[in-house]
Amino acid sequence: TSDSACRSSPRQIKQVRPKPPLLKILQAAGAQGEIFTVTQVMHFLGQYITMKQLYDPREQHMVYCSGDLLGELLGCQSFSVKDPSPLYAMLRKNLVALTT
Ligand SMILES: C[C@@H](c1ccc(Cl)cc1)n1cnc(-c2ccccc2)c1-c1c(C(=O)NCCN2CCN(C3CCCCC3)CC2)[nH]c2cc(Cl)ccc12
Repeated sequence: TSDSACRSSPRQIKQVRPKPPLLKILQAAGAQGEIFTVTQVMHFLGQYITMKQLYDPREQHMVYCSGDLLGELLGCQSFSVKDPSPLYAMLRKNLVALTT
């Protein structure tokens, strides 16, 4: 084992501040606070879809979000988790990157 641990400065994990409508969705899924990592945002969005049963029980990769705030944010009635492009477009518009 190397005796001198190299002390490089800890990598700053990218944090983001969701805009109000997205924050409302994350908080509905149990998120606390206002600053998250993108991984946490994805986790809470998954929780939100699951608890509101927006996915199709027969085809679980399909998410039907028309009539839900999520659908308004995404600007679509449904999407497949296999093609998350509408999701990334929504995140780009609704997440503010924290540079500090
Ligand atoms: C790989 C990952 C993913 C992650 C990001 C992307 Cl851009 C695509 C895909 N993923 C794969 N299926 C899902 C999924 C499917 C149906 C219902 C809920 C989630 C997810 C999503 C997760 C998640 O954090 N996934 C962890 C474990 N999931 C497995 C699926 N589980 C559900 C499957 C249907 C039955 C209920 C449980 C929930 C836990 N977060 C998401 C947020 C959104 Cl906006 C859309 C989809 C997901």
